[in-house]
Amino acid sequence: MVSSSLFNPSFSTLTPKPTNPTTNRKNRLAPTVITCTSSTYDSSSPITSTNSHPPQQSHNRRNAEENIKDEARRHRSVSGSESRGFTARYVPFNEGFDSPEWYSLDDIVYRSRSGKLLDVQHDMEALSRFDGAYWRSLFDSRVGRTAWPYGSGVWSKKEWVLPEIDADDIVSAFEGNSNLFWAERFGKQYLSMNDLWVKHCGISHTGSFKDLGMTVLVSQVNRLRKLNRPVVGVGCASTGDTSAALSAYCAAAGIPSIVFLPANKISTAQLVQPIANGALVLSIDTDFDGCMKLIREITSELPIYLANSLNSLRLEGQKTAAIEILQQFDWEVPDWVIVPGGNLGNIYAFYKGFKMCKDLGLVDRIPRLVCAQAANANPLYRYYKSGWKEFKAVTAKSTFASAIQIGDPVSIDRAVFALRNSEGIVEEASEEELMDAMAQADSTGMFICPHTGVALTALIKLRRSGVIGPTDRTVVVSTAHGLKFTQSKTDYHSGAIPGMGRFANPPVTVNADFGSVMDVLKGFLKSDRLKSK
Ligand SMILES: Cc1ncc(COP(=O)(O)O)c(C=O)c1O
Ligand SMILES: N[C@@H](CCOP(=O)(O)O)C(=O)O
Repeated sequence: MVSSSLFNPSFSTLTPKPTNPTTNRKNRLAPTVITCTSSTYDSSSPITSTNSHPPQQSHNRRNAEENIKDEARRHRSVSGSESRGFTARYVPFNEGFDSPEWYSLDDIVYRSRSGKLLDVQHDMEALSRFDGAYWRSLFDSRVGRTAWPYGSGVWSKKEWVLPEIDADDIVSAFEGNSNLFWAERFGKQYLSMNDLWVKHCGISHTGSFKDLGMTVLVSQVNRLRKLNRPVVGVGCASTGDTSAALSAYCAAAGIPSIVFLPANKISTAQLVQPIANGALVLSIDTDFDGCMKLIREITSELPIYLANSLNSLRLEGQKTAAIEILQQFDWEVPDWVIVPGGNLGNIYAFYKGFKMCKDLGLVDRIPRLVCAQAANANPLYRYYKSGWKEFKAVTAKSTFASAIQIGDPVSIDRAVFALRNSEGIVEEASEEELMDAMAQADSTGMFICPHTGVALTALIKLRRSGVIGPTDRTVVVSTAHGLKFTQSKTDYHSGAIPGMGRFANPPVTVNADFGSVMDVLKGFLKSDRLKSK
């Protein structure tokens, strides 16, 4: 007989609800000592006991036939329902959980009655029955495990994401838990910074942060289909990453996917991802904004579920990257977080994750946010520069940061809200600046995408102007894997891009004989490249 205590929280030491969470590295308080003893429990039981158990292994399969989903189901049958009063619903953007207009997450709805964006709002009263220390401990206890579904960085925060979904319906590749990389050399050499970090959201299942949102959206679709809701497939417009994530998660769940791609505007690596995953791929002779308009029209006519971030479900998954950053800093709050922006869902998702942690007492402040855009696709930057007076969509021009070549972002209102409430800043990067920043970062051991080059350019500018200080703890969000963008990197280093290549490192072609190789190496040994930096 399995004891239900294994799957419910128990604490070896209990401290009162903390008034000052440990959030400021420069003025750190003594940590609250609360030790969780199980990694797999749900959050259903209040903190009531001080009895202590030895740490439990998450895996205790009953027999060889039992898989991790079976095991999790067995645990749930002992510990009871997972949601225990936690609930979430759609409300019009910028309205609270108690808004008179609201929709169940099982409804198929993307806009409010008046055409506004929607937002997923959680019952914060129910969540705040548990204090910040409880949530920190719960989330920490799930990291690095493989218990279904908590092995995922997204689902390890299930109560804050989709509290009511049955774990059996979840479609997950154990996404999230991405590396927070200390950019020691880049920070020191180029910026005189000692506390610069890169959150590698692109080192993930399909190579971008979109996995974080897509696991949530496709899981909910899986549930809707089981509830016999009219969803024959899932569709998106994409600049290459949303389509990759959508097609992979749908393929894993056996759900048809349809992707609208702007013809000749995404990298080969991104194009081949949905093809390989069996999506219906439409290559359309327009730009991303044209594809977005079409998919919105199509999804209002056909029983195809919309997977772009206009659908606020996506942002529930993406917000967990913010929670993860705090967790990786042992719940200390960084000073700055810099995010490249295109359709502008992600900057709001980061704000939402940080804000929830503050509102539920896990930390006592939120970082300042910076949104970075390519100058060739900069409607948010222009809006910001106008003092938020006038928003005008633009026709986005071609940019090496092709995944953010977006002129009419659907989440413009969400982005403005996030920036205004976080003392935020918007910066832009020219094509040369973003490619140089990418090359500089790569030369210090990273292999980033051009969009991360945009974010690094913003950092370089804010550092030069003194807005960001040398000891400010700063996180740059890297949004996609550099391997998706080898063509632009190759072109940069081989000098194929006119007027560019300050940091190019072209390969040396050399004859296959000892003398020729020696000549090259002697030149290299005398060169400046060997001077230590
Ligand atoms: C690699 C990459 N970086 C950044 C972004 C911008 O994210 P958002 O559209 O949420 O602003 C996108 C997609 O738009 C992307 O694919
Ligand atoms: N960069 C995105 C553009 C669409 O963004 P979404 O978050 O609204 O899906 C992509 O990769 O397609």
